[in-house]
Amino acid sequence: MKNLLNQKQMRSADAFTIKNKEILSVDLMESASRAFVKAFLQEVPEKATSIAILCGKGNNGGDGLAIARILKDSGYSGVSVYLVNFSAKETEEYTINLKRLEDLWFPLTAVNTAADLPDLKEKVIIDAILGSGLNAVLEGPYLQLVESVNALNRQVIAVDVPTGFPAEGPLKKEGVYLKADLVICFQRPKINFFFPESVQALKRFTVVPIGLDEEFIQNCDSPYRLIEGPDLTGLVKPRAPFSHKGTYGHALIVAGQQQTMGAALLSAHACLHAGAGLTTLSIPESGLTALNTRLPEVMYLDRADLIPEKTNKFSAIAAGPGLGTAEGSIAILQGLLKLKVPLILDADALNMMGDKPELLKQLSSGSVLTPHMKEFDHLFGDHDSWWERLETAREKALELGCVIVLKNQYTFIIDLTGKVTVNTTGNAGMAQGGMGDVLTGLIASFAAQGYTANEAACIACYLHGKAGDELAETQVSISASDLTGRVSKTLKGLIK
Ligand SMILES: NC(=O)C1=CN([C@@H]2O[C@H](COP(=O)(O)OP(=O)(O)OC[C@H]3O[C@@H](n4cnc5c(N)ncnc54)[C@H](OP(=O)(O)O)[C@@H]3O)[C@@H](O)[C@H]2O)[C@@H](O)CC1
Ligand SMILES: [K+]
Repeated sequence: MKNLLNQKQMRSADAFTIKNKEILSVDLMESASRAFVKAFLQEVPEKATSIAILCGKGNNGGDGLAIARILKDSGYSGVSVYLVNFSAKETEEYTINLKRLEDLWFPLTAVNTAADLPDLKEKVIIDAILGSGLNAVLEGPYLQLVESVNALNRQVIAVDVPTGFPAEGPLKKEGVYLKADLVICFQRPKINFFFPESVQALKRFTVVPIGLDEEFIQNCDSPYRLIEGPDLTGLVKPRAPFSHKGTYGHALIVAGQQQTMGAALLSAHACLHAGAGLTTLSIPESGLTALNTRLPEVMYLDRADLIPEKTNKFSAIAAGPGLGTAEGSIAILQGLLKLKVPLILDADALNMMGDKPELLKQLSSGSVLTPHMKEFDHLFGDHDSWWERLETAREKALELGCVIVLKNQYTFIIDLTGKVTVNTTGNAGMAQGGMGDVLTGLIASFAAQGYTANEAACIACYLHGKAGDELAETQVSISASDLTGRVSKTLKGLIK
Protein backbone atom coordinates (compact mmCIF):
# COMPACT_ATOMS: atom_id res chain seq x y z
CA MET A 1 0.00 0.00 0.00
CA LYS A 2 1.20 3.49 -0.73
CA ASN A 3 1.95 5.59 2.33
CA LEU A 4 0.36 9.05 2.30
CA LEU A 5 2.57 11.70 3.85
CA ASN A 6 1.93 15.00 5.53
CA GLN A 7 3.83 18.03 4.26
CA LYS A 8 6.51 17.83 6.94
CA GLN A 9 7.25 14.26 5.91
CA MET A 10 7.12 15.27 2.24
CA ARG A 11 9.80 17.90 2.91
CA SER A 12 11.91 15.24 4.63
CA ALA A 13 11.49 12.97 1.58
CA ASP A 14 12.61 15.89 -0.56
CA ALA A 15 15.70 16.50 1.62
CA PHE A 16 16.52 12.80 1.81
CA THR A 17 16.32 12.42 -1.96
CA ILE A 18 18.53 15.44 -2.55
CA LYS A 19 21.13 14.09 -0.11
CA ASN A 20 21.07 10.42 -1.00
CA LYS A 21 20.47 10.50 -4.74
CA GLU A 22 22.96 13.33 -5.06
CA ILE A 23 20.48 15.39 -7.00
CA LEU A 24 20.33 19.18 -6.72
CA SER A 25 17.14 20.73 -5.41
CA VAL A 26 16.75 22.70 -8.62
CA ASP A 27 17.06 19.46 -10.62
CA LEU A 28 14.31 17.91 -8.53
CA MET A 29 12.21 20.94 -9.41
CA GLU A 30 13.05 20.34 -13.07
CA SER A 31 11.99 16.71 -12.74
CA ALA A 32 8.70 17.76 -11.07
CA SER A 33 8.05 20.35 -13.77
CA ARG A 34 8.71 17.85 -16.56
CA ALA A 35 6.33 15.38 -14.90
CA PHE A 36 3.72 18.16 -14.69
CA VAL A 37 4.09 19.00 -18.39
CA LYS A 38 3.78 15.34 -19.38
CA ALA A 39 0.41 15.15 -17.61
CA PHE A 40 -0.58 18.61 -18.88
CA LEU A 41 -0.04 17.43 -22.47
CA GLN A 42 -2.78 14.84 -22.00
CA GLU A 43 -5.20 17.51 -20.77
CA VAL A 44 -4.37 20.32 -23.16
CA PRO A 45 -2.92 18.69 -26.27
CA GLU A 46 -3.58 21.69 -28.55
CA LYS A 47 -0.22 23.48 -28.73
CA ALA A 48 -1.73 26.80 -29.84
CA THR A 49 -3.79 27.09 -26.61
CA SER A 50 -3.16 30.36 -24.79
CA ILE A 51 -1.87 29.66 -21.28
CA ALA A 52 -1.31 32.02 -18.33
CA ILE A 53 1.04 30.79 -15.61
CA LEU A 54 0.67 32.61 -12.30
CA CYS A 55 3.85 32.17 -10.24
CA GLY A 56 4.39 32.97 -6.56
CA LYS A 57 7.91 33.36 -5.16
CA GLY A 58 8.28 30.02 -3.36
CA ASN A 59 9.11 26.68 -4.94
CA ASN A 60 5.58 26.31 -6.27
CA GLY A 61 6.25 29.48 -8.25
CA GLY A 62 9.67 28.08 -9.19
CA ASP A 63 7.88 25.06 -10.65
CA GLY A 64 5.64 27.45 -12.59
CA LEU A 65 8.66 29.18 -14.13
CA ALA A 66 10.28 25.87 -15.10
CA ILE A 67 6.94 24.69 -16.52
CA ALA A 68 6.75 27.83 -18.71
CA ARG A 69 10.16 27.06 -20.21
CA ILE A 70 9.40 23.35 -20.72
CA LEU A 71 6.00 24.09 -22.29
CA LYS A 72 7.67 26.49 -24.72
CA ASP A 73 10.32 23.85 -25.54
CA SER A 74 7.48 21.36 -26.11
CA GLY A 75 5.96 23.60 -28.78
CA TYR A 76 3.31 25.56 -26.87
CA SER A 77 3.27 28.95 -28.53
CA GLY A 78 0.94 31.00 -26.32
CA VAL A 79 2.51 30.86 -22.85
CA SER A 80 2.47 34.00 -20.67
CA VAL A 81 4.02 34.25 -17.22
CA TYR A 82 2.72 36.51 -14.43
CA LEU A 83 5.06 37.06 -11.48
CA VAL A 84 3.00 37.39 -8.31
CA ASN A 85 5.34 39.54 -6.22
CA PHE A 86 3.41 39.72 -2.95
CA SER A 87 6.12 38.26 -0.71
CA ALA A 88 9.47 39.92 -0.03
CA LYS A 89 11.59 36.75 -0.12
CA GLU A 90 12.05 34.24 -2.89
CA THR A 91 13.57 30.75 -2.87
CA GLU A 92 16.89 29.95 -4.51
CA GLU A 93 15.27 27.56 -6.98
CA TYR A 94 12.78 30.29 -7.94
CA THR A 95 15.64 32.74 -8.57
CA ILE A 96 17.51 30.22 -10.75
CA ASN A 97 14.42 29.48 -12.84
CA LEU A 98 13.57 33.14 -13.19
CA LYS A 99 17.08 33.78 -14.52
CA ARG A 100 16.70 30.89 -16.99
CA LEU A 101 13.51 32.48 -18.36
CA GLU A 102 15.02 35.98 -18.50
CA ASP A 103 17.96 34.56 -20.46
CA LEU A 104 15.45 33.32 -23.03
CA TRP A 105 13.90 36.81 -23.27
CA PHE A 106 10.66 35.25 -22.13
CA PRO A 107 8.05 38.01 -21.63
CA LEU A 108 7.22 38.36 -17.92
CA THR A 109 4.47 40.46 -16.38
CA ALA A 110 4.91 41.65 -12.80
CA VAL A 111 1.85 41.60 -10.53
CA ASN A 112 2.89 43.66 -7.50
CA THR A 113 -0.61 44.20 -6.10
CA ALA A 114 -3.82 42.26 -6.71
CA ALA A 115 -5.09 45.22 -8.74
CA ASP A 116 -2.10 44.83 -11.08
CA LEU A 117 -3.40 41.58 -12.56
CA PRO A 118 -4.29 42.42 -16.13
CA ASP A 119 -7.57 41.26 -17.61
CA LEU A 120 -6.42 37.72 -18.36
CA LYS A 121 -7.50 36.56 -21.80
CA GLU A 122 -5.76 33.19 -21.77
CA LYS A 123 -7.88 30.06 -22.12
CA VAL A 124 -6.02 28.00 -19.55
CA ILE A 125 -4.56 29.19 -16.25
CA ILE A 126 -1.79 27.30 -14.49
CA ASP A 127 -1.84 27.99 -10.76
CA ALA A 128 1.68 28.11 -9.36
CA ILE A 129 1.05 30.88 -6.83
CA LEU A 130 1.27 28.93 -3.58
CA GLY A 131 1.74 25.21 -3.05
CA SER A 132 2.34 23.01 -0.07
CA GLY A 133 4.26 25.78 1.73
CA LEU A 134 0.94 27.42 2.69
CA ASN A 135 1.06 28.32 6.37
CA ALA A 136 -2.16 30.30 6.99
CA VAL A 137 -5.53 31.05 5.43
CA LEU A 138 -5.35 33.43 2.51
CA GLU A 139 -5.83 37.10 3.17
CA GLY A 140 -4.86 40.47 1.74
CA PRO A 141 -3.63 40.53 -1.87
CA TYR A 142 -3.45 36.71 -2.17
CA LEU A 143 -7.13 36.46 -1.24
CA GLN A 144 -8.07 39.25 -3.65
CA LEU A 145 -6.08 37.65 -6.46
CA VAL A 146 -7.60 34.20 -5.92
CA GLU A 147 -11.12 35.64 -5.86
CA SER A 148 -10.55 37.55 -9.08
CA VAL A 149 -9.07 34.47 -10.83
CA ASN A 150 -12.01 32.35 -9.63
CA ALA A 151 -14.42 34.91 -11.08
CA LEU A 152 -12.88 34.40 -14.54
CA ASN A 153 -14.26 30.86 -14.76
CA ARG A 154 -11.38 29.59 -16.89
CA GLN A 155 -9.92 26.13 -17.07
CA VAL A 156 -7.47 26.05 -14.16
CA ILE A 157 -4.78 23.44 -13.69
CA ALA A 158 -2.97 23.67 -10.36
CA VAL A 159 0.62 22.72 -9.69
CA ASP A 160 0.77 20.26 -6.76
CA VAL A 161 -2.13 21.81 -4.81
CA PRO A 162 -4.57 24.67 -5.48
CA THR A 163 -3.44 27.98 -3.97
CA GLY A 164 -4.79 28.38 -0.44
CA PHE A 165 -5.82 24.76 -0.02
CA PRO A 166 -4.14 23.13 2.99
CA ALA A 167 -2.67 19.71 2.25
CA GLU A 168 -3.81 18.37 5.62
CA GLY A 169 -5.71 19.43 8.74
CA PRO A 170 -9.33 20.55 9.24
CA LEU A 171 -10.78 22.43 6.27
CA LYS A 172 -12.52 25.56 7.47
CA LYS A 173 -15.94 26.36 5.99
CA GLU A 174 -14.88 29.95 5.33
CA GLY A 175 -11.68 28.89 3.50
CA VAL A 176 -11.16 30.43 0.06
CA TYR A 177 -9.13 28.46 -2.45
CA LEU A 178 -8.23 28.88 -6.07
CA LYS A 179 -10.70 26.59 -7.82
CA ALA A 180 -8.90 24.09 -10.03
CA ASP A 181 -10.41 21.80 -12.64
CA LEU A 182 -7.43 19.54 -12.23
CA VAL A 183 -4.52 19.32 -9.81
CA ILE A 184 -1.35 17.70 -11.07
CA CYS A 185 0.12 16.62 -7.79
CA PHE A 186 3.66 15.47 -7.00
CA GLN A 187 4.45 11.90 -5.92
CA ARG A 188 1.52 11.44 -3.53
CA PRO A 189 -1.96 12.96 -3.27
CA LYS A 190 -2.55 15.30 -0.35
CA ILE A 191 -4.62 13.77 2.46
CA ASN A 192 -7.21 16.55 2.21
CA PHE A 193 -7.98 15.64 -1.42
CA PHE A 194 -9.95 12.66 -0.12
CA PHE A 195 -12.46 14.69 1.90
CA PRO A 196 -15.74 15.94 0.39
CA GLU A 197 -14.85 19.55 1.33
CA SER A 198 -12.12 19.44 -1.34
CA VAL A 199 -14.78 20.05 -4.01
CA GLN A 200 -14.45 23.73 -3.11
CA ALA A 201 -10.91 23.64 -4.48
CA LEU A 202 -10.64 20.89 -7.07
CA LYS A 203 -12.72 18.75 -9.39
CA ARG A 204 -10.13 16.02 -9.78
CA PHE A 205 -6.46 15.26 -9.30
CA THR A 206 -3.78 13.16 -10.88
CA VAL A 207 -0.51 12.14 -9.26
CA VAL A 208 2.81 12.16 -11.09
CA PRO A 209 6.07 10.65 -9.85
CA ILE A 210 8.91 13.19 -9.61
CA GLY A 211 11.76 10.96 -8.46
CA LEU A 212 11.49 11.22 -4.66
CA ASP A 213 12.95 8.25 -2.78
CA GLU A 214 10.13 5.69 -2.60
CA GLU A 215 11.81 3.56 0.06
CA PHE A 216 12.06 6.59 2.34
CA ILE A 217 8.41 7.47 1.72
CA GLN A 218 7.22 3.93 2.39
CA ASN A 219 9.23 3.80 5.63
CA CYS A 220 7.76 7.03 6.99
CA ASP A 221 5.51 6.48 9.99
CA SER A 222 2.17 7.58 8.58
CA PRO A 223 -1.31 6.61 9.72
CA TYR A 224 -2.66 6.97 6.16
CA ARG A 225 -2.20 4.72 3.15
CA LEU A 226 -3.85 4.05 -0.18
CA ILE A 227 -5.12 0.66 -1.26
CA GLU A 228 -4.48 -0.34 -4.86
CA GLY A 229 -5.23 -3.45 -6.91
CA PRO A 230 -1.76 -5.01 -6.59
CA ASP A 231 -2.06 -4.82 -2.79
CA LEU A 232 -4.84 -7.39 -2.98
CA THR A 233 -3.10 -9.72 -5.39
CA GLY A 234 -1.53 -12.25 -3.10
CA LEU A 235 -3.91 -11.41 -0.27
CA VAL A 236 -7.01 -12.76 -2.00
CA LYS A 237 -6.58 -16.52 -2.01
CA PRO A 238 -7.53 -18.67 -5.00
CA ARG A 239 -9.99 -21.58 -4.51
CA ALA A 240 -7.93 -24.57 -3.41
CA PRO A 241 -7.95 -28.08 -4.91
CA PHE A 242 -10.06 -30.58 -2.92
CA SER A 243 -11.78 -27.72 -1.14
CA HIS A 244 -15.50 -27.88 -0.38
CA LYS A 245 -18.21 -25.53 0.85
CA GLY A 246 -16.98 -25.93 4.42
CA THR A 247 -13.60 -24.51 3.40
CA TYR A 248 -15.09 -21.12 2.63
CA GLY A 249 -16.98 -20.43 5.83
CA HIS A 250 -20.58 -19.92 6.77
CA ALA A 251 -21.95 -16.38 6.95
CA LEU A 252 -25.08 -15.33 8.78
CA ILE A 253 -26.84 -12.11 7.86
CA VAL A 254 -29.52 -10.78 10.17
CA ALA A 255 -31.52 -8.26 8.19
CA GLY A 256 -34.85 -7.17 6.73
CA GLN A 257 -38.35 -6.36 7.83
CA GLN A 258 -41.53 -7.06 5.89
CA GLN A 259 -41.19 -3.73 4.01
CA THR A 260 -37.40 -3.85 3.66
CA MET A 261 -36.79 -7.44 2.66
CA GLY A 262 -34.92 -6.25 -0.43
CA ALA A 263 -32.03 -5.00 1.71
CA ALA A 264 -31.67 -8.44 3.28
CA LEU A 265 -31.80 -10.20 -0.09
CA LEU A 266 -29.22 -7.86 -1.62
CA SER A 267 -26.84 -8.41 1.25
CA ALA A 268 -27.15 -12.20 1.14
CA HIS A 269 -26.85 -12.19 -2.66
CA ALA A 270 -23.56 -10.26 -2.43
CA CYS A 271 -22.26 -12.58 0.29
CA LEU A 272 -22.93 -15.55 -1.95
CA HIS A 273 -21.26 -14.03 -5.00
CA ALA A 274 -18.11 -13.09 -3.07
CA GLY A 275 -17.54 -16.76 -2.36
CA ALA A 276 -18.75 -17.68 1.14
CA GLY A 277 -19.17 -21.48 1.30
CA LEU A 278 -22.58 -21.13 2.90
CA THR A 279 -24.84 -18.14 3.44
CA THR A 280 -27.74 -18.05 5.87
CA LEU A 281 -30.21 -15.22 6.17
CA SER A 282 -32.24 -14.47 9.26
CA ILE A 283 -35.36 -12.56 8.18
CA PRO A 284 -38.98 -12.41 9.34
CA GLU A 285 -40.95 -15.46 8.24
CA SER A 286 -42.96 -13.27 5.88
CA GLY A 287 -39.89 -13.05 3.64
CA LEU A 288 -39.49 -16.78 3.13
CA THR A 289 -41.25 -16.91 -0.24
CA ALA A 290 -39.09 -14.07 -1.55
CA LEU A 291 -35.95 -15.75 -0.23
CA ASN A 292 -36.74 -19.16 -1.71
CA THR A 293 -37.72 -17.66 -5.04
CA ARG A 294 -34.88 -15.16 -5.41
CA LEU A 295 -31.98 -16.86 -3.65
CA PRO A 296 -32.40 -20.63 -3.57
CA GLU A 297 -28.76 -21.10 -2.48
CA VAL A 298 -29.28 -19.10 0.71
CA MET A 299 -30.54 -20.83 3.87
CA TYR A 300 -32.91 -19.47 6.47
CA LEU A 301 -32.61 -19.04 10.24
CA ASP A 302 -35.62 -18.15 12.34
CA ARG A 303 -35.25 -14.98 14.38
CA ALA A 304 -36.03 -17.02 17.50
CA ASP A 305 -32.90 -19.09 16.81
CA LEU A 306 -30.41 -16.25 17.24
CA ILE A 307 -29.03 -17.96 20.33
CA PRO A 308 -25.55 -19.33 21.10
CA GLU A 309 -26.40 -23.02 20.40
CA LYS A 310 -27.79 -22.20 16.96
CA THR A 311 -25.27 -19.54 15.93
CA ASN A 312 -21.93 -21.02 16.97
CA LYS A 313 -21.52 -22.68 13.57
CA PHE A 314 -21.28 -19.33 11.77
CA SER A 315 -17.84 -17.99 10.94
CA ALA A 316 -19.14 -14.42 10.50
CA ILE A 317 -22.31 -12.62 11.55
CA ALA A 318 -23.54 -9.39 9.97
CA ALA A 319 -26.58 -7.39 10.98
CA GLY A 320 -28.38 -4.24 10.03
CA PRO A 321 -29.61 -3.86 6.44
CA GLY A 322 -33.34 -3.12 6.54
CA LEU A 323 -33.51 -4.36 10.13
CA GLY A 324 -35.56 -1.41 11.43
CA THR A 325 -35.14 0.25 14.80
CA ALA A 326 -38.34 -0.76 16.59
CA GLU A 327 -38.43 -2.64 19.91
CA GLY A 328 -38.20 -6.07 18.25
CA SER A 329 -35.12 -5.01 16.32
CA ILE A 330 -33.43 -3.64 19.44
CA ALA A 331 -34.02 -7.00 21.13
CA ILE A 332 -32.41 -8.75 18.16
CA LEU A 333 -29.35 -6.50 18.33
CA GLN A 334 -29.04 -6.94 22.09
CA GLY A 335 -29.28 -10.72 21.59
CA LEU A 336 -26.51 -10.65 18.98
CA LEU A 337 -24.25 -8.59 21.24
CA LYS A 338 -24.75 -11.18 23.99
CA LEU A 339 -23.28 -13.86 21.68
CA LYS A 340 -19.88 -12.25 22.42
CA VAL A 341 -18.58 -12.76 18.87
CA PRO A 342 -17.33 -10.12 16.44
CA LEU A 343 -20.18 -8.63 14.42
CA ILE A 344 -20.38 -6.69 11.17
CA LEU A 345 -22.88 -3.91 11.80
CA ASP A 346 -24.46 -1.62 9.26
CA ALA A 347 -27.46 0.65 8.71
CA ASP A 348 -30.19 0.17 11.31
CA ALA A 349 -27.87 -1.73 13.64
CA LEU A 350 -25.76 1.45 13.75
CA ASN A 351 -28.81 3.67 14.11
CA MET A 352 -29.91 1.65 17.13
CA MET A 353 -26.44 1.95 18.64
CA GLY A 354 -26.56 5.69 18.04
CA ASP A 355 -29.87 5.78 19.95
CA LYS A 356 -28.40 3.64 22.75
CA PRO A 357 -24.67 4.38 22.90
CA GLU A 358 -24.25 2.08 25.90
CA LEU A 359 -24.57 -0.83 23.42
CA LEU A 360 -21.24 0.18 21.84
CA LYS A 361 -19.46 -0.99 24.98
CA GLN A 362 -20.81 -4.51 24.44
CA LEU A 363 -19.17 -4.87 21.02
CA SER A 364 -16.73 -7.74 20.78
CA SER A 365 -13.23 -6.89 19.65
CA GLY A 366 -12.71 -7.44 15.93
CA SER A 367 -16.20 -6.19 15.02
CA VAL A 368 -16.71 -4.04 11.92
CA LEU A 369 -18.88 -0.90 11.84
CA THR A 370 -19.77 0.48 8.40
CA PRO A 371 -21.32 3.94 8.91
CA HIS A 372 -21.83 6.66 6.34
CA MET A 373 -21.38 10.20 7.58
CA LYS A 374 -24.82 10.61 9.19
CA GLU A 375 -24.66 7.24 10.92
CA PHE A 376 -21.15 8.03 12.12
CA ASP A 377 -22.15 11.37 13.64
CA HIS A 378 -25.21 9.78 15.22
CA LEU A 379 -22.88 7.25 16.86
CA PHE A 380 -20.03 9.52 17.90
CA GLY A 381 -21.31 13.12 17.80
CA ASP A 382 -21.39 15.92 15.21
CA HIS A 383 -18.22 17.03 13.44
CA ASP A 384 -17.37 20.31 11.72
CA SER A 385 -14.96 18.76 9.26
CA TRP A 386 -14.08 15.41 7.74
CA TRP A 387 -10.57 15.67 9.11
CA GLU A 388 -11.98 15.80 12.65
CA ARG A 389 -14.45 13.01 11.84
CA LEU A 390 -11.59 10.80 10.70
CA GLU A 391 -9.60 11.63 13.84
CA THR A 392 -12.59 10.53 15.96
CA ALA A 393 -12.88 7.36 13.87
CA ARG A 394 -9.22 6.58 14.59
CA GLU A 395 -9.71 7.11 18.34
CA LYS A 396 -12.92 5.06 18.43
CA ALA A 397 -11.48 2.15 16.42
CA LEU A 398 -8.65 1.95 18.94
CA GLU A 399 -10.91 2.38 21.97
CA LEU A 400 -13.53 -0.16 20.82
CA GLY A 401 -11.04 -2.55 19.20
CA CYS A 402 -13.05 -2.60 16.02
CA VAL A 403 -12.68 -1.76 12.35
CA ILE A 404 -14.59 1.31 11.18
CA VAL A 405 -15.49 1.62 7.51
CA LEU A 406 -16.38 5.29 7.07
CA LYS A 407 -18.20 5.42 3.76
CA ASN A 408 -18.05 8.24 1.22
CA GLN A 409 -16.81 8.79 -2.33
CA TYR A 410 -13.46 7.72 -0.90
CA THR A 411 -14.03 5.23 1.87
CA PHE A 412 -11.76 5.20 4.93
CA ILE A 413 -11.10 1.84 6.53
CA ILE A 414 -9.72 2.33 10.03
CA ASP A 415 -8.10 -0.71 11.60
CA LEU A 416 -7.88 -1.74 15.24
CA THR A 417 -4.69 0.28 15.71
CA GLY A 418 -6.20 3.48 14.28
CA LYS A 419 -4.42 3.26 10.90
CA VAL A 420 -6.41 4.50 7.92
CA THR A 421 -6.60 2.82 4.52
CA VAL A 422 -8.16 4.99 1.81
CA ASN A 423 -10.07 3.24 -0.96
CA THR A 424 -10.36 5.12 -4.23
CA THR A 425 -12.39 2.71 -6.36
CA GLY A 426 -16.03 3.50 -7.11
CA ASN A 427 -17.90 6.10 -9.14
CA ALA A 428 -20.99 8.28 -9.20
CA GLY A 429 -22.89 5.69 -11.28
CA MET A 430 -23.08 3.66 -8.07
CA ALA A 431 -25.07 6.33 -6.24
CA GLN A 432 -28.16 4.12 -5.85
CA GLY A 433 -30.02 2.50 -2.98
CA GLY A 434 -28.84 -0.92 -1.89
CA MET A 435 -25.11 -0.33 -2.43
CA GLY A 436 -24.43 -0.30 1.32
CA ASP A 437 -26.35 -3.57 1.73
CA VAL A 438 -24.13 -5.14 -0.90
CA LEU A 439 -20.98 -3.91 0.85
CA THR A 440 -22.13 -5.45 4.14
CA GLY A 441 -22.72 -8.77 2.38
CA LEU A 442 -19.23 -8.62 0.84
CA ILE A 443 -17.54 -7.91 4.18
CA ALA A 444 -19.49 -10.76 5.80
CA SER A 445 -18.45 -13.07 2.98
CA PHE A 446 -14.72 -12.36 3.33
CA ALA A 447 -14.85 -12.45 7.13
CA ALA A 448 -16.59 -15.86 6.88
CA GLN A 449 -13.83 -17.06 4.54
CA GLY A 450 -11.24 -16.44 7.25
CA TYR A 451 -9.82 -13.02 6.43
CA THR A 452 -9.22 -10.69 9.39
CA ALA A 453 -11.77 -7.95 9.99
CA ASN A 454 -9.49 -5.34 8.42
CA GLU A 455 -8.59 -7.51 5.44
CA ALA A 456 -12.26 -8.37 4.86
CA ALA A 457 -13.17 -4.67 4.95
CA CYS A 458 -10.33 -3.65 2.62
CA ILE A 459 -11.00 -6.40 0.08
CA ALA A 460 -14.75 -5.74 0.15
CA CYS A 461 -14.44 -1.95 -0.28
CA TYR A 462 -11.92 -2.23 -3.10
CA LEU A 463 -13.90 -4.96 -4.86
CA HIS A 464 -17.21 -3.10 -4.46
CA GLY A 465 -15.82 0.03 -6.13
CA LYS A 466 -13.76 -1.82 -8.71
CA ALA A 467 -16.73 -3.88 -9.91
CA GLY A 468 -18.65 -0.60 -10.18
CA ASP A 469 -15.81 1.00 -12.16
CA GLU A 470 -15.76 -1.90 -14.60
CA LEU A 471 -19.53 -1.66 -15.10
CA ALA A 472 -19.29 2.12 -15.54
CA GLU A 473 -17.29 1.55 -18.71
CA THR A 474 -20.55 0.59 -20.43
CA GLN A 475 -23.29 1.80 -18.05
CA VAL A 476 -24.41 5.21 -16.81
CA SER A 477 -25.98 3.96 -13.60
CA ILE A 478 -25.31 0.76 -11.73
CA SER A 479 -27.89 -1.00 -9.61
CA ALA A 480 -26.97 -2.98 -6.50
CA SER A 481 -28.01 -6.18 -8.33
CA ASP A 482 -25.83 -5.27 -11.33
CA LEU A 483 -22.92 -4.83 -8.96
CA THR A 484 -23.49 -8.15 -7.23
CA GLY A 485 -23.64 -9.88 -10.58
CA ARG A 486 -20.19 -8.53 -11.36
CA VAL A 487 -18.18 -9.03 -8.16
CA SER A 488 -17.11 -12.62 -8.77
CA LYS A 489 -15.66 -11.71 -12.16
CA THR A 490 -13.84 -8.70 -10.69
CA LEU A 491 -12.55 -10.83 -7.84
CA LYS A 492 -11.08 -13.26 -10.35
CA GLY A 493 -8.99 -10.38 -11.70
CA LEU A 494 -7.51 -9.79 -8.24
CA ILE A 495 -6.23 -13.33 -7.81
CA LYS A 496 -2.66 -14.10 -8.84
N1 LIG B 1 9.16 17.39 -2.35
C1 LIG B 1 8.25 18.01 -3.04
O1 LIG B 1 7.08 17.76 -2.83
C2 LIG B 1 8.65 19.00 -4.06
C3 LIG B 1 7.93 20.18 -4.12
N2 LIG B 1 8.09 21.09 -5.06
C4 LIG B 1 7.27 22.29 -5.07
O2 LIG B 1 7.50 23.08 -3.95
C5 LIG B 1 6.26 23.54 -3.41
C6 LIG B 1 6.44 23.94 -2.00
O3 LIG B 1 7.29 25.02 -2.05
P1 LIG B 1 7.57 25.97 -0.81
O4 LIG B 1 7.81 25.14 0.37
O5 LIG B 1 8.65 26.88 -1.23
O6 LIG B 1 6.20 26.69 -0.61
P2 LIG B 1 5.20 27.49 -1.56
O7 LIG B 1 3.94 26.75 -1.55
O8 LIG B 1 5.80 27.78 -2.87
O9 LIG B 1 4.94 28.87 -0.80
C7 LIG B 1 5.88 29.41 0.04
C8 LIG B 1 5.73 30.91 0.10
O10 LIG B 1 4.40 31.24 0.37
C9 LIG B 1 4.30 32.11 1.49
N3 LIG B 1 3.06 31.79 2.16
C10 LIG B 1 2.68 30.63 2.72
N4 LIG B 1 1.42 30.71 3.15
C11 LIG B 1 0.98 31.94 2.86
C12 LIG B 1 -0.24 32.61 3.06
N5 LIG B 1 -1.28 32.05 3.65
N6 LIG B 1 -0.34 33.89 2.65
C13 LIG B 1 0.70 34.48 2.06
N7 LIG B 1 1.88 33.88 1.84
C14 LIG B 1 2.02 32.64 2.22
C15 LIG B 1 5.56 31.87 2.28
O11 LIG B 1 5.94 33.06 2.88
P3 LIG B 1 6.33 33.10 4.43
O12 LIG B 1 5.06 32.97 5.17
O13 LIG B 1 7.28 31.96 4.70
O14 LIG B 1 6.95 34.43 4.57
C16 LIG B 1 6.55 31.50 1.19
O15 LIG B 1 7.14 32.66 0.65
C17 LIG B 1 5.35 22.36 -3.66
O16 LIG B 1 3.99 22.69 -3.59
C18 LIG B 1 5.79 21.98 -5.05
O17 LIG B 1 5.12 22.77 -6.00
C19 LIG B 1 8.93 20.76 -6.24
O18 LIG B 1 9.51 21.87 -6.76
C20 LIG B 1 9.99 19.73 -5.99
C21 LIG B 1 9.78 18.74 -4.97
K1 LIG C 1 -0.56 25.89 -6.74
